[in-house]
This record gives sequence, C-alpha cells and structure tokens, in this order.
Amino acid sequence: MHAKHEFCCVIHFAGLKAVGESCIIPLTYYQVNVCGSINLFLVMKEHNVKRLVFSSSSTVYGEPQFLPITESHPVGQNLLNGYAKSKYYIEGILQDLCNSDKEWFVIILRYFNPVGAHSSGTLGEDPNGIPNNLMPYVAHVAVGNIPNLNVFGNDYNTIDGTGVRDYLHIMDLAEGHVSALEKMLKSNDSGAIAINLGTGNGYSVLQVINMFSEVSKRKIKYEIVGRRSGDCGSSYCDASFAKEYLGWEAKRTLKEMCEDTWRWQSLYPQGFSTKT
Ligand SMILES: O=c1ccn([C@@H]2O[C@H](COP(=O)(O)OP(=O)(O)O[C@H]3O[C@H](CO)[C@H](O)[C@H](O)[C@H]3O)[C@@H](O)[C@H]2O)c(=O)[nH]1
Repeated sequence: MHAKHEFCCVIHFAGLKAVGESCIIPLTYYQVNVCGSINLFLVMKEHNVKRLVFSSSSTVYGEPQFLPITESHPVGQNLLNGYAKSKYYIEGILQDLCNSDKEWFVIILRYFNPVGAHSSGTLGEDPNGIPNNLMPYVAHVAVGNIPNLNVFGNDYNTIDGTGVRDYLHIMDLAEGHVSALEKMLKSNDSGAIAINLGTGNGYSVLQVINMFSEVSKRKIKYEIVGRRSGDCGSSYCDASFAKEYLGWEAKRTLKEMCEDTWRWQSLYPQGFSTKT
C-alpha cells in the first residue's frame, strides 16, 4: 500500500477487543495487538510516515484510583486481562519510539465505552455470537433474539448499585478521530500524547436499560446476577483535555445512543446477515 500511495498519517484501529476472550487466548491477543502494531510501526518508519492516531482504551487505567479519570491517572497497574495489557504495552512502545526519534507525533486515544450506530440505521455493531458488551446485549433482548439480560452485580457503590460507565456515541468517537487527524496535519507538536475520549458522564446499567426500554417501547427482561470478574464499579472520564487540545467534545446523549442502536437493531435484527 505504501508503495502505491502516499500517506501523511495513519489511524491504527485494528486489533482484538473482547476482554473475556483475552483471558482465554492471551497469546493471540499479544500476537495480533502487540506484534501487529510493531509490524505497522516498522512499515511506517520504513516509508518515513511518522504521524499516528492510535486506538487505545480506558482499560489501561485499571481499577480507577480516582474519578473522574484524567490522563494523568496511573496506567498499567492491576490490569486484569490480556486486552488491557496489550493496549498498555503498545502505548509504552509508542512512548519509546517517540523518545528515540523526535519526528514522531502520536495521538493515543483512550476510548471509554463506545456504543450506538450510524443515525441512518444502516451501519451498526454486529457481534459474533452472544454479545459481550451491555448495549448490543440490551438491543438483542429488545428485538427478541435473547430472552433476558444478566445484570452483573447490584452491590457496587453507585447510584443504584449497578456498574457505571462513560458511554460514548460511536459518531462522536469517529469525529474525535477526525479532530485528531486535523490536529496532526496543522500542528508542529511531536511525542506521544494520550487523550481520553468520553462524555465525562457516567450511567448505570439500570439507567441504560430504562432508557433503551423507553426509546424502543419494549420491555427489557433482566435478572440481577453476581459481579462479572474483572469489572470495576464506576469508570468515567474527565473529558476536558480533549476539548482543550483537539477542540473536540462529545455532543450526543445517552438517549441518542439508545435510539440509534435501536434503529439499527430493529431494521437489522440479525445484523448484516438480515435478509432485506
Ligand atoms: O451482559 C452484560 C454486559 C455488561 N454488563 C455491565 O455493563 C457495564 C458495561 O459493560 P461492557 O461490557 O459494555 O463494557 P466494559 O466497561 O466492561 O468494557 C468495555 O469498555 C472498556 C473500557 O472501559 C474497554 O474498551 C472494553 O473493550 C469494552 O468491552 C458493566 O458494568 C458490566 O458489568 C451487564 O450487566 N451485563
């Protein structure tokens, strides 16, 4: 690709991302995420392309030590799964790379919980098999593919005892990348800069279920079960650095996240394999 086209920046989205799976096949996670990234950085270096936007994850913060989570929160401590470690290792590799060569400029985007779909309803999340994450699971229950949702724990120190996360509309996330690219093209900065991408607001599992039920007009059957291993009670970010540095902030509400997810799921109950 580099031989045929000229590139000025690369966005590195590729990788495996299921937390549970990374505990079962850690070597595959390190091979795909870490080795795959190193291969990409080597090719970029060979072709003298030294500007990169990297998809990292808020999981690098581990169990939050304070909230909201700022970019200066410690990273790499008590990471509970191979997925989080793979992102943390890649961030470290990028720091080393930038220290070794001052021409590199890397924006590390630490995603909180991306959810939702394109507002047209034609592009959405289509997990393989049973979804791992809350929003697609709720959508599958609402559309009737799965009978009920397990809520993992209601004994956290949160508004209603269920886990709180910083859900971010996928279109806001996409726009965050555009802002990062624009920044790269017009700035003379260098080094590796980590930026939280989230709304700064936390919502509990029950708040998400209630909002989804309201917009879909469907009852979401759920059952409270024990905590899922590796989960923390609350995670939400301080999103102010993204605004200051990239001029980006999330605009879409939890209601829009649920509406757009529902539009996609109700139009395509079987995802991309739905017969139209
Ligand atoms: O069937 C489910 C699924 C999830 N939850 C709860 O819903 C909340 C959100 O869980 P998700 O699985 O949707 O999201 P996580 O916060 O666990 O993890 C996600 O967000 C992380 C960053 O915080 C990483 O990016 C990771 O890849 C991604 O899976 C948690 O409290 C979880 O316990 C349930 O109650 N039932």
